[in-house]
Amino acid sequence: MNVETDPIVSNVTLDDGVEAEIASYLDLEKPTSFFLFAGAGSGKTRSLVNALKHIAAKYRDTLRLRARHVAVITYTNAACDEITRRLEYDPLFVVKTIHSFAWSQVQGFNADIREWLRANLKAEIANLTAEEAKGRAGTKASAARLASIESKQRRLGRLDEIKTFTYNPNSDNRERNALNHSEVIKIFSTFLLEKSLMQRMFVEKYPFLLIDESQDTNKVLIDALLAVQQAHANRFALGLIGDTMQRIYLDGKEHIEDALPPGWKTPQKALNHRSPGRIVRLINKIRSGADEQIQVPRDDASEGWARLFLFPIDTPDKPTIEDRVRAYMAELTGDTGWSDRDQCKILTLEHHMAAKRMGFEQLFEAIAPIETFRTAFLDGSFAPTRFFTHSVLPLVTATQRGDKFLATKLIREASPLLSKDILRGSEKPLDQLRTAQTAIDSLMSLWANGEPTCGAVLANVMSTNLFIVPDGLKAALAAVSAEPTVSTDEEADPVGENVAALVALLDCPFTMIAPYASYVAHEASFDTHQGVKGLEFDRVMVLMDDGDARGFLFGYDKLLGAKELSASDLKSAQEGKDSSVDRTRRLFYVTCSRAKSSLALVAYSTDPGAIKAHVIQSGLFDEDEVLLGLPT
Ligand SMILES: Nc1ncnc2c1ncn2[C@@H]1O[C@H](COP(=O)(O)OP(=O)(O)OP(=O)(O)O)[C@@H](O)[C@H]1O
Repeated sequence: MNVETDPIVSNVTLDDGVEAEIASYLDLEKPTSFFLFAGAGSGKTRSLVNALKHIAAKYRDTLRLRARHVAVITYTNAACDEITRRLEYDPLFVVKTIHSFAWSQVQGFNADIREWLRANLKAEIANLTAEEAKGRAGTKASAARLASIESKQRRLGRLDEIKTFTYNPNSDNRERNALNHSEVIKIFSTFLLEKSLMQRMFVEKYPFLLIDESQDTNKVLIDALLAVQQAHANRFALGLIGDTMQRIYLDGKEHIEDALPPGWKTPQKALNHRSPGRIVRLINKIRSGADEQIQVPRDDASEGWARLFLFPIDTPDKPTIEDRVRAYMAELTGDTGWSDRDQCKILTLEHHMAAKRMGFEQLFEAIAPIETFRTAFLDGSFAPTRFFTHSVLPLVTATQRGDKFLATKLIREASPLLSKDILRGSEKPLDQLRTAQTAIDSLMSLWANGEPTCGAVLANVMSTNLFIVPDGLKAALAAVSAEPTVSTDEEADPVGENVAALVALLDCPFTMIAPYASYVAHEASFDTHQGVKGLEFDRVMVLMDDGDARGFLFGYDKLLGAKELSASDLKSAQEGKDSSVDRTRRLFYVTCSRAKSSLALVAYSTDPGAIKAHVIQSGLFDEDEVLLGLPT
């Protein structure tokens, strides 16, 4: 075979030119910022690694001479490890998650951090005080506000005692001098924008910054980085890698592609290396509702399978139906892997369904509707629920199992009753241990009369000081504990939605904490789009159940055509805002595009017939790919 003269017989090298294009932007003399537009399975990680290898090959010595580095921000620790490994642990690259990168840049600026916190706390207290002046004294809302003001004032009062601020991206940051996760991002973004010296030092240290999964990177930070890039366009290049169709977190920047400053390049990749032909056509069609990006499958890809199974919403025993769907898929595809649940990836489009099936629906309904809580609640980092999942639950479980050793270890690590300062200052450390044991006994006594509520657990822990309680929970408990006042006052000054949500959380039985904890730790038998970001699986089954979803956030029935769009959906569309249909489309795209060989979609709907007609008419599926029920 003559490589030079033979005609190209395959498309598998279609996107190879993109890597050279990106390499040309990564020029120290004339850096060019870019946003790599590329859909699912297009090999964005490979492009990222190749871009970095190019920089190392061309500029290693030049960069090293001036102690400069190349920064890479990834979404998860796992992605960080993977990229670092592929770069063979090259010290030229600083590969970090967003929080740890932000912290690495501001750590040590203690005086500046203190002033930022002081201003921030003062502003928050001023807001709460103004609200209090407008509200009614003695109400639950007032009790919650006063508790928040008190916590903030206490923190403000102690600021000057703190010499060194700390932060750990992977833990709860319970110490007094610790910053929380969102503070770290805000501080870094503010410093970048407002401190010109920091900006100059930053671009000097990192002439190139590449961000993976940029569609989900915190928008405050992206905006700050775009401003830095504009101010130093001839010395600094920002490379954003991502897929706008895979934006699943609400704090990511919407329409990032429209916000790119002048001079940016937008290289594109068209080949899908992951999925078979049928699935690439399906995800193209799903995507066509949002943008014009079209992918092509590799020439050597197989055709694969995609099937949609539709059942009535009130179908009894859904898990058995889903087992039968897998059996059907095994027969259809000849792939026995479908017969084994563990060899299939079962995804849900929305969390509500998982919450219902796993038994923490009430907890989900309390917190998830609140937009500012949702992301953290669903990834397990929300401080009020983390208090229950990471402080209380492990201790209760260990004690109930009779594992005294573990219980003591947990308390030593996390309880303020046994903090180093307390033990050092105590003349009789044994007394402290006794106090801690009494606090544990008091907590466990709550189970004597059946399962306690989260509120009862919280009140007990507050009274013994067994664990540090997050401020939000203190405010909620203050609201719950406030003596009832005149109802007209309560009506005139109701608690805000955040406090109301936390009050609803306190009403939940504590039994809901364990299944919720295992769900957010991805230990449950089903996973969601968030857990499978960036991953791929041979067989994917996607479960959709609007009856379980209650529709406050998702509406695949609308996406698939069983329901009309609501007035607010139409209004959002007109205003170019994200609607529930847009969100659902993206989740649908992320989940379907994980499949490497075959895909089974299972939907429970109030109107399976309408969905069937719609998906065929819209070209998502062919008639023989949609099954109303299972053949007997
Ligand atoms: N040039 C290539 N040749 C062959 N296989 C490739 C190539 N690029 C990527 N792949 C393979 O295609 C699959 C998808 O790649 P990767 O996960 O990097 O895509 P991605 O763009 O990050 O996808 P997503 O956004 O869906 O997570 C992987 O199995 C990867 O090994």
